[in-house]
Amino acid sequence: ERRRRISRYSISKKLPLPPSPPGLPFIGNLHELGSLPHQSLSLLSNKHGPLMLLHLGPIPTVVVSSPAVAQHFMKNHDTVFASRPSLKASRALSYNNIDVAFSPYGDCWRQMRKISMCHLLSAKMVQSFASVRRDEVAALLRRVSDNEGTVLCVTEMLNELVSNVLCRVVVGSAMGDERRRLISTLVQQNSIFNTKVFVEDFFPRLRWLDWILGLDEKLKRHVKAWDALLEDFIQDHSISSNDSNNIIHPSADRTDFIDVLLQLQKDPNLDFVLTRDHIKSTLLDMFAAGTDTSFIVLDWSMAELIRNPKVMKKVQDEVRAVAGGEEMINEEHLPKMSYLKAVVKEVLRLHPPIPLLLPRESTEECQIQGYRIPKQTRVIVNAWSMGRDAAYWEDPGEFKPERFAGSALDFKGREFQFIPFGAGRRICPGMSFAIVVVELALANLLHRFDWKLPNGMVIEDMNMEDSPGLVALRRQKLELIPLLAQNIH
Ligand code: HEM
Repeated sequence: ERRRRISRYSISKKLPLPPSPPGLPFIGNLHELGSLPHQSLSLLSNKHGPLMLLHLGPIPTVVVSSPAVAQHFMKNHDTVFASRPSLKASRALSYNNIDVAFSPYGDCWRQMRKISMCHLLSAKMVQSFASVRRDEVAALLRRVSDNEGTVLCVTEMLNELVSNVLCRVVVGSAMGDERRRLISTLVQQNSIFNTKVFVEDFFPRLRWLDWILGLDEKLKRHVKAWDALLEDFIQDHSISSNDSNNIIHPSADRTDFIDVLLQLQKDPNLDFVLTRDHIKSTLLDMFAAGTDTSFIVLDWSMAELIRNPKVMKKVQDEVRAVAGGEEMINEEHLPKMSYLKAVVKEVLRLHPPIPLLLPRESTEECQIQGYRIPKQTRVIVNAWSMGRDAAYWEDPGEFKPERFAGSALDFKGREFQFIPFGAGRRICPGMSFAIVVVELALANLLHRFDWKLPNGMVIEDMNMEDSPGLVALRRQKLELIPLLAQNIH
């Protein structure tokens, strides 16, 4: 066994490392990331290839930019690359990496992933929240109706919809505007913190610089605000569920995530200790991973449809035909809306909400396409770039949902040119949860209303650039005028 290990080691040592762009002393290639790393890295990989090695400070980081290479990392050698690096912001926000999204590959992750998949985001749970989605979409439609003919900030409205759904699913009840806004702000700040360059992540011995720059204090305050909020939720919840006088509990006919986690904590069959911190880290993950991502898909969908009036007409025709004069689209209508589904896929291809997915890290040395990938190499997969790869997509920059018509191509992690939810062991467990909210909301907004740009604005004025951060929201807020569709009363 020892001989075998030694010989494997010596063979791999002879292999070259992947090609690297030249770096600067000390900071290596850090300066190449820019404010929109998915775009800068895409340009860099055009020069250095789909498997390139960067040095972010002293940290070796492999950047994967083609579906063929991604398949090696996320399928053939998935176990080697199923871990996550421990970064300062995510560590602080995940109660020291004990959540699902940021924990290293190992027993803790396995347990937390099982809880998420089997108890929180299972098909049965997603189905059980159908009435929450229906109520919240109905409330959204009422709000739009009330503002018919006036300029409406669609971005804010969609953000509100998704965070209302998430709040009710996680906490079990609707939330006051102030709290909901606080959650939205915290979620948005998470995205910024998760891509902020902390000196400690690259030069641990210079961690005092983060303190001097005031970054430590900001992060501490942010984490404290989350913790206070989550503690409140858990405490309110324990009180209200023990209070027999509390007859009108909004979740009386459903269990919400806090319920499930508090029940599991007491379950004698659970083979590990589910602490308060595990619960808080899971709740934080659900808010953070669930809100921004789904609402970003809705926001880009509305923006692309406005820019592409023929697609808008076609999808409205489909939605209205399937609805058959009914006032509201329900979830049973959705399987019949194949063009709407193609629109959502096309949005996910061009605008994956997490364009670089979540970073991975290798737990062993590995050989890929003749290159040596050392242990503890960080891995960034550029899903944004792969969704626009001309070798896989015809007219990759064009918004053409037809490319998905009659095609089995899906986002479930099997076809590597299209992996907005990632792939392999760490694929997003919230995929079905997200898709049904997106499809239901979009179908209803298109069914009930026609949408126009505010007076004086033309399609060419729309800024289709991304904003910086872990998630890529459209830089410009979307403002539109809703008009009640003619045949709806
Ligand atoms: C359109 C919406 C969404 C998109 C595009 C998305 C995308 C992603 C991506 C790219 C990853 C990383 C996958 C990887 O490393 O291969 C991820 C992980 C994750 N997502 Fe989502 N997500 C969405 C919605 C949601 C929702 C609604 C939830 C829960 C309510 C959720 C919960 C998670 C969790 C817990 C992880 C971590 C999984 C792990 O590390 O094992 N996501 N998501």
